Amino acid sequence: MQMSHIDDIPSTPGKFKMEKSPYFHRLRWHTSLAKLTFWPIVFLGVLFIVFFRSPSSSPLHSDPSRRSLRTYNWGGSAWEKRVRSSARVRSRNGISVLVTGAAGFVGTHVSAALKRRGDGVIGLDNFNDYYDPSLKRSRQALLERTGVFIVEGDINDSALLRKLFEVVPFTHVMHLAAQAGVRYAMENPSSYVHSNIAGLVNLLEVCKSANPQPAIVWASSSSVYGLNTKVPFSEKDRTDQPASLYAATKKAGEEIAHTYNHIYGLSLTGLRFFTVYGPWGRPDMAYFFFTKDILNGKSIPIFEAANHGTVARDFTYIDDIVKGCLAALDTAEKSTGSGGKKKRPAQLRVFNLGNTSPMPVSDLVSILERLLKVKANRNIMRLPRNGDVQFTHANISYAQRELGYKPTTDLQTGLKKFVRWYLSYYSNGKKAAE
Ligand SMILES: O=C(O)[C@H]1O[C@H](OP(=O)(O)OP(=O)(O)OC[C@H]2O[C@@H](n3ccc(=O)[nH]c3=O)[C@H](O)[C@@H]2O)[C@H](O)[C@@H](O)[C@@H]1O
Repeated sequence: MQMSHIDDIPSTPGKFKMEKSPYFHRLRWHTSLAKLTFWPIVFLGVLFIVFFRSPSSSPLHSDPSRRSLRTYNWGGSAWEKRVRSSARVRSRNGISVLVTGAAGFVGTHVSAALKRRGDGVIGLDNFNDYYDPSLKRSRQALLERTGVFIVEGDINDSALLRKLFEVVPFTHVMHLAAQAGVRYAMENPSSYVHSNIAGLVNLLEVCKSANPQPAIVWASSSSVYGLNTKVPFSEKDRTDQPASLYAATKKAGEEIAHTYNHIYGLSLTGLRFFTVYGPWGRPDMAYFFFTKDILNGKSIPIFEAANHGTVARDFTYIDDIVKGCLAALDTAEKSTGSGGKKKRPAQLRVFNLGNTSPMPVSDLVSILERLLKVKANRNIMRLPRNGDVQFTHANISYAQRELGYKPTTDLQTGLKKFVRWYLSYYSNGKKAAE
């Protein structure tokens, strides 16, 4: 079989075999080398222009493991002015908070709530395309109207983080930037390591060296309970059997938090969110794409466990989660280190933020059918082995005691608000749910 010239290139120089006289061979090698190097150089040039000159159009977006290659514009006096103004505390006893993942679902709601009560807020977000970035841009526009500036950048960028702490001595960090989604972890495992592990460590490194050190509240996940069968899930239960890489990275985050608390005196509070839903939500989540697919007459896959076992979630409404986040910030004690050294023990907490009322996924679909006035085309299928667990159920007594956390929104009420938002957001003519 004739081989193309590309196939002739030795994989390693040591494997290059001489067939004719050395002179003839060298000549051929030189001409083909010239040919072979020309196109790669052109290609690299084009790559450089596309990726580094116009990051917003970069196809690298679709490969989240390489998101760190994106460049973001930050810095300069106008930028610093915007950062300072957004971070200005406007109420007595207010706090100044760096919210990572501010263009995300929970991040947007928390940022808006903090700003409303007079706290200083700076958002940080890399606007990646894990899901429709235009939704993130709409959330950004919403926050801009309330006076919150979102800095575009990645939590893996230490220079940017250090700069932010140089401009604003943040009292608190609300760390919500993450690679979310349970099932996507099988498709793109490295994006979870990049954001949930490397990004977290990078952020904690900068926080531990900041002066003063901020108190940090961050998003863990109900998924850390994994294969735990003891219900309701209590913070004391075992969390060493994650069912997905996503859960494993969140669990790793909890252990990393322990280390930074132990060595550097960082005050750290992890919040285990239970399937948060509501207006401005995430399109990759079931309640969101079920709504879209029901409206489009598409069939929706509803998972069930073995022997027609019910799959259920402790769906928690966004406003309840926001209250829990703010209470966690308000009760966070100061970090105790300085100059990168711990002075005395610091606070380390983990709370469940759930609804304590698990609902079968099929009931969620029935509520959506009623609200949308459209019958769903149900495709009942066996829970795939891709990271999902059969049920979640939060014991929230610890959060109740320490944070005064008390969820008040049932699934019916919360979904009604979501559907109202969904219909108005996507019926504005220009947008279509992707
Ligand atoms: O609680 C959490 O910590 C997690 O909650 C959600 O994860 P999940 O509960 O899997 O949320 P969905 O993807 O919206 O799934 C909700 C339910 O619908 C079911 N489902 C999902 C997709 C589908 O096609 N069909 C289906 O029946 C799932 O099995 C699950 O029981 C979030 O996506 C995670 O980022 C978050 O960390």
